[in-house]
Amino acid sequence: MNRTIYPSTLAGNIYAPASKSSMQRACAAALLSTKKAIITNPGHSNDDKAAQGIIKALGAVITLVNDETIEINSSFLDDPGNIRSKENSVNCGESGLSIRMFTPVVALCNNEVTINGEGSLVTRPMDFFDQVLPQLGVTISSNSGKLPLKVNGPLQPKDITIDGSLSSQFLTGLLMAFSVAPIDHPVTIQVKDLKSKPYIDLTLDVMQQFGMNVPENKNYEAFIFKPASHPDSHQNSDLKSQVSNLKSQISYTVEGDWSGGAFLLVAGAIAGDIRVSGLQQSSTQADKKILEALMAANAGIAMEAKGIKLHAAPLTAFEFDATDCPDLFPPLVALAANCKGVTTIKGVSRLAHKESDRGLTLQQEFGKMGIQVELDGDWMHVHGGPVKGALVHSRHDHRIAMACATAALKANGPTTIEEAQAVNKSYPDFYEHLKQLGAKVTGDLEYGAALKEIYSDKENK
Ligand SMILES: O=C(O)C1=C[C@@H](OP(=O)(O)O)[C@@H](O)[C@H](O)C1
Ligand SMILES: C=C(OP(=O)(O)O)C(=O)O
Repeated sequence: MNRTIYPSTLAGNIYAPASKSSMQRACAAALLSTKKAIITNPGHSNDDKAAQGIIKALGAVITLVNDETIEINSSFLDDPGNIRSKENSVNCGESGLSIRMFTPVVALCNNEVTINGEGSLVTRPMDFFDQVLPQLGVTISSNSGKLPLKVNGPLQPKDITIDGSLSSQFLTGLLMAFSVAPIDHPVTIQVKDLKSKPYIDLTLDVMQQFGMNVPENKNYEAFIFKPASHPDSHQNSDLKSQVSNLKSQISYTVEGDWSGGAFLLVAGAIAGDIRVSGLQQSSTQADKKILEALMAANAGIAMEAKGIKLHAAPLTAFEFDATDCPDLFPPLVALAANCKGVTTIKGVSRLAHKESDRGLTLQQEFGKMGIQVELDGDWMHVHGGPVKGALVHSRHDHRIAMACATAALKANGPTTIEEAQAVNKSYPDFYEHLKQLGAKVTGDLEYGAALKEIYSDKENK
């Protein structure tokens, strides 16, 4: 599917989509809870669907309550001594978070389960599990550190030391699994060189909201679990059933997505006057840091009770460290392309194993739009525009498609994005939202045809 984005001026109000990081964690926590979970604002991205598919395979029942709410009932922990997966395989779609968060959860089961995925996920590294899960009593085999994985538990929490430098997502999975596995003495996960730390804050926040056993966080270097006394713990199942009968429901609202929202905010800063609603400033989401970048670029931004207002204003190059918020690179490049001067962004080494090798794909696709992106070790230097309309490719990476589409709003001609449906991974309504803000977006139009259309528009004037 192609999408063509024309130079546009934006106006109006838009709600940020649901955060897939928040939604997928809520699915895991709901699976691991003995209580009924009422989830408001559930996402409908492909990654959200993958998480829902996984918890169904593990025994959860998901019911649609109304347009804005689902209910999740789980029997996963009914008999903690004998947890079996309902299915003997789970499919994580293309979601890195889902596979890395749910693999330790699946490993709680005492039967063999095959864990698979699709698209870019099959080439992303999972060898962490080959090293760590056997230390926890889990038998695992993988395809040389890649999918498919076969795991056979049950996982038994033990003191371990892990490397957090590749991804925080593995730790998120261990935290979820350790939280519900039986322990009779304190157990510590030591973490070396943890990256993407705010994502761990989000994990702990969701665990807290679902009443799970939350470990003590010792400066992101150690996470200490104590035998739990809360009602979802396995430590005291009599108490558990008594209390859960009394209080058998958890309500959780999926947060607005600062990662997808970052594209809307940048779109407003380069082509606005818009307001973006639904982004909580109290959120622990890493990508809330986009606000700092917008301010550093002198964007026309105002925080209001109803949302964040943005208007187009002259933008200047800025410096930014995205090591702990790597998903901000694509919207930051779209922003920097519209800034005067050379913007420097740190953290490129965090991009190699995303849906694409994002440092390179940003360099290549923005290069087609006339934007010079230099890669210099862990640093990226983005030379400000003018941005040229061009034929670009999503490279099957949702954030590359959205970055090109955002920059295209201020290009000197139309931009056609090939394989534009990549956005479905995190933000299926992205093009529709741009249209609602007044952008001209057409579908399945060939680049040449789009150019002709612009051309004949000019001739007609
Ligand atoms: O936990 C999460 O929800 C995520 C963590 C980050 O990954 P890393 O920890 O690998 O940086 C981020 O890039 C990803 O899109 C979502
Ligand atoms: C890298 C991403 O997600 P995941 O790792 O969960 O696939 C992303 O959303 O940009």
